[in-house]
Amino acid sequence: MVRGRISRLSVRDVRFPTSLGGHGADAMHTDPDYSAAYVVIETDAEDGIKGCGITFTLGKGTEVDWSRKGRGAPGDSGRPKRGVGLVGQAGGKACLEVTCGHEILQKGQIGKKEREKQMLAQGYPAYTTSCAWLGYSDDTLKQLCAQALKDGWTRFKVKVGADLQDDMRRCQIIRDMIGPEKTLMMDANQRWDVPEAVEWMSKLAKFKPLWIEEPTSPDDILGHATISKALVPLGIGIATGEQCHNRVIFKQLLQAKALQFLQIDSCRLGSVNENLSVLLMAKKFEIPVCPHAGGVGLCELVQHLIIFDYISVSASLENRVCEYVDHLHEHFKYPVMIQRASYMPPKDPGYSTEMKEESVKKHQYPDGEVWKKLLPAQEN
Ligand SMILES: C[C@H](O)[C@@H](O)[C@@H](O)[C@H](O)C(=O)O
Ligand SMILES: [Mg+2]
Repeated sequence: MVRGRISRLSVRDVRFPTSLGGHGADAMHTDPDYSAAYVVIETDAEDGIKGCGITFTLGKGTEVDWSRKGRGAPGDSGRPKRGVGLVGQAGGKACLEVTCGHEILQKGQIGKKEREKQMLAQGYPAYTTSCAWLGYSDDTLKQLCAQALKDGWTRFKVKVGADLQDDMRRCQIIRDMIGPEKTLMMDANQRWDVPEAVEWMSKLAKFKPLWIEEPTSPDDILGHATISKALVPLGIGIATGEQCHNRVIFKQLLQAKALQFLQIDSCRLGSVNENLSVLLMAKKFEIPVCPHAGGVGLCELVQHLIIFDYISVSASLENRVCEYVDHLHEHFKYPVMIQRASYMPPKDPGYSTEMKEESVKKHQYPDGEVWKKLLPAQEN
């Protein structure tokens, strides 16, 4: 049903100076400024319906530069995190998801009402990455971890991969604080090559991580398979996906038995449809989906996908958990709601992408209030 015509389209470069506090820093991206290309499509429809879209980048990535694709050097934080979410669809024929999709969705009808009720009452389980960015001191790590425990978090992710001694010390701190039972995940953000990943993780195995995330280049599907073969016997799964930009890559990772936890990213996979294909494939291969989130708005978006996955596709919470990062939610009109370390289902219509106009104005790059103050200071 046509309700109106597009009357206006705006694209804005919105950046948050997160690097100033070391937020978001990992072994490859040492000073990210969480940013987004923010697109609003307005219509002349009577009800004023409009569409908002965000593409997450690490700052300079919002200046799309096609000549700088591929794997950057450590510290090359400004690059787009590989590809642009809005340019999402891979060409070619749909994969196996089309044929098996109907069957999976039909099976998903069984018990759907109960799962919906359960989600509304309990929410979808989450883990926190907010305590242990590489940019944080040990004191900050301890303080944030103590607070997270108080707030009821039971699953924690720690950044690793730059320096083994640092990793040993930080993992010891966090394991001591959370105790042996709570869940610890590790994330190397692509830092290692294949043998290095196996060696390094053999040393960190004593901290009992559930998974090592992005142990090597996200393009190295067979490398992931090798790492997975070596680490699964140590009780460590491989998690990856935040840099995978289409369903074909996920299909190959699944076929090669290269991962034990599949991490969709709502922006990277550019479009809800592409995400849905991957959810269906993961179900077919019986691999749990544990979405990547954080950045600007990724939590807001991906909560819709993962709750749908539970209610209509996977019907399971076993080994499943969605990432949560506690930054920048205040800039959204419909921010996520976390209760008892779980995502409570969003009730507002839409995909929770709309940002507050006031925040966009302030953080627009380079002429927003925030950057006008910061840029001269940085130039000196
Ligand atoms: C640069 C970013 O903060 C990443 O470190 C972050 O997305 C991370 O890989 C994650 O899994 O949360
Ligand atoms: Mg990660």
